Amino acid sequence: MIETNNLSRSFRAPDGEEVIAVRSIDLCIAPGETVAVLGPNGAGKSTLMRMLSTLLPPTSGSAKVAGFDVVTQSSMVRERIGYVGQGNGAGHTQRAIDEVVTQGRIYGLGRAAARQRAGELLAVLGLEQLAKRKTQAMSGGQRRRLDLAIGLVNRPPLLFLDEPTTGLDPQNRSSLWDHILKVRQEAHMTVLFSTHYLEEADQAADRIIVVDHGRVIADGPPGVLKANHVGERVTLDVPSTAAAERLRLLLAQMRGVRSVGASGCTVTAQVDDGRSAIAAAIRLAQRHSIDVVAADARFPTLNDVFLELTGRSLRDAGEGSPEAVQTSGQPLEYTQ
Ligand SMILES: Nc1ncnc2c1ncn2[C@@H]1O[C@H](COP(=O)(O)OP(=O)(O)OP(=O)(O)O)[C@@H](O)[C@H]1O
Repeated sequence: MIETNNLSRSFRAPDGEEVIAVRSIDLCIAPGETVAVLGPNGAGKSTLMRMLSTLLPPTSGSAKVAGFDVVTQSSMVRERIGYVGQGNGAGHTQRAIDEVVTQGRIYGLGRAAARQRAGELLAVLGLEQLAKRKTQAMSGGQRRRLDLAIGLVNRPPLLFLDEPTTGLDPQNRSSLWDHILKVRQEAHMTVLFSTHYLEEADQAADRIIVVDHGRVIADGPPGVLKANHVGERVTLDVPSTAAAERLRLLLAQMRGVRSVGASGCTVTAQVDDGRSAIAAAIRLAQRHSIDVVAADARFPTLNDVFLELTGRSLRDAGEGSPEAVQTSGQPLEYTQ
């Protein structure tokens, strides 16, 4: 469905400096996949999606979308894609139904067909009751659903969603995803979306592409990324720093341990399989007369994958805020 070859895009900044937003990306996305593009601010996610949806020409390299070249056959591509940008309903001034009808007419539907399609989409997206409401009088979540309706008018086999849930509260994020996943399943669509919420990517995507500094630095199903880049983590507390150091040396020799470190009275090991490693580690400690006062196995999150891949610490921007308490989908913010 999407194939890119050395796809690149640079910009000339106002000070004359060249900004390389996307660097030589080679991608292959099969029909039916739901793929999340993750990365910090400025990583190149939007630029990549805008090139694939023909909104921005590449500086070099090429891309085929739905079998057509994004530059030389852009109109064929546009007929086959839906694109929901970061606009959050901006620019809509008409009533909800009229916005969708207008889009249908742009795609060449007759008046009656456009009205019928608009009615169907508003119903599917739970906006039926708001059909006659002007978009300015709709909530953020409702406007995002309207954006989605507009993006789906032409029954696209491929849907691009650029940060579809940014700015929504957790409840609206979850509701929007329910709608996206429902239409994806019913229409057997391929979906490529970017997000700053790791949990969304974890739950909705079959595959995750991590972009940093314009390059793809990891690509795979969420479970595979976690297993390959982080592994599971076992933490053991012992009574003294001397005991922790002894245990660290023992664990370093244990099968299935990828790396191990000690800090104070705590020993932490990255392992292939946390469940079996925790039992084996406790037995090993007992054989060497080291008391284990507490033990814990932790499964990796996409947060851990980011830390491992970028080497940068990741800070939850909303830490302590009500939103951070209500959801574990955390906005990303990097600190060097
Ligand atoms: N029109 C432009 N002119 C100059 N630089 C640009 C332009 N568009 C993007 N860039 C630069 O290209 C880089 C990638 O930007 P892009 O918007 O693709 O990142 P992103 O990963 O989508 O970021 P965000 O998560 O903040 O939306 C950034 O350094 C950005 O400043």
